[in-house]
Amino acid sequence: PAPAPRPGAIPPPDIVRAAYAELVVTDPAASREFYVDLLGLVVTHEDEDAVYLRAFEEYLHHSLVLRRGESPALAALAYRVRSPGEVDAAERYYRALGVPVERRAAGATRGIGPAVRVVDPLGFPLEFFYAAEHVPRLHQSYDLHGAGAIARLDHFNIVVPDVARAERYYRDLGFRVTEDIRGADDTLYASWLHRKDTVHDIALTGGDGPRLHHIAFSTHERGQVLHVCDLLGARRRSAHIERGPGRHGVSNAFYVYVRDPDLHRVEIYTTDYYTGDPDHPVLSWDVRDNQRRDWWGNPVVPSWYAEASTVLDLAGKPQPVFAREENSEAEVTVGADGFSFARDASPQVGPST
Ligand SMILES: O=S(=O)(O)c1ccc(O)c(O)c1
Ligand SMILES: [Fe+2]
Repeated sequence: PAPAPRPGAIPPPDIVRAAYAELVVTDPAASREFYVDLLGLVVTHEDEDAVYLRAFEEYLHHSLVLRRGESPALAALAYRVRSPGEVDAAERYYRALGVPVERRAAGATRGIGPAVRVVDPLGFPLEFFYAAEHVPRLHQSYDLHGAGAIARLDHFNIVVPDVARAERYYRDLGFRVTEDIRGADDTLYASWLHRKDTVHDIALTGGDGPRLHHIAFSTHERGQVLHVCDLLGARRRSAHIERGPGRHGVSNAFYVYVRDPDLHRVEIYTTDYYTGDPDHPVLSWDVRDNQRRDWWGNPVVPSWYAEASTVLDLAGKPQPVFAREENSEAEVTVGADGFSFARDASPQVGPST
């Protein structure tokens, strides 16, 4: 048999962006009510198995699939690649990594063309696709936009025990680091990496994993994030709000986190910044800086560090979760970041490339 190719000998697929997530939900009607009636996503298609939802700017079939199942879990995080040939490149790349790889025919997921699904080396179910059914882009259907006006899916955030290892894996996939959180002992607590020209398509949160921390949708304005909060209040559904609204330190985005009926975490996020130049400098934060996760110094609620969704393998079986061995961020910062560590005026910028 031919010798296994050296790691790095097989080029990674050319990933364009984080495109959609497939979540398993236990009560599709309750989930539909949350994502459509409360958050304002648009139904592209629904049947007895699944609901296919999209944000207003999305012209591919969906940004989110809610599939009925026994217990809540992540079934897939899907990345769009640049051409049909890059789906084959994904297959070659992951077969060379020796992980489970499954070719999927067009239509295996409604609206999605030929695809490859893998369980990646971090234990996450990923999909790579190019072809997808085009549906009307509703970016100017202001008559349909709730004031929440969720424009597009922006990023995935995953919980991994070893952030440095996960960062190496994503950099090998062609992602570039934009920001990270480090300790004085150089422990890496979190990292943000991108393919599209914003702060991230994927974020790595140190903790017991593999687990899904959140999926994030973006709006165009802060007011739309605030409207989501006001609407939840008006419907007496404020219990869905977990953290925020607020302004992030990392990414500079304005945000709120909500929990869906299965406790999957969703972030509504807006106004991060452009990251497209080749010499984009990494911005590194000190884990003791209590403005890193909220620019106003508001504490991070403990559930935000502790809770996350189970992820499945390609057969739909929950993946085993491994404990993080390095320091936990929630323990390193006093309580819920309540102490007054004050960073000097200029942010701590990492070495420019
Ligand atoms: O809380 S952080 O400021 O670190 C943060 C930054 C960007 C995100 O998308 C996020 O979920 C969390
Ligand atoms: Fe996020």
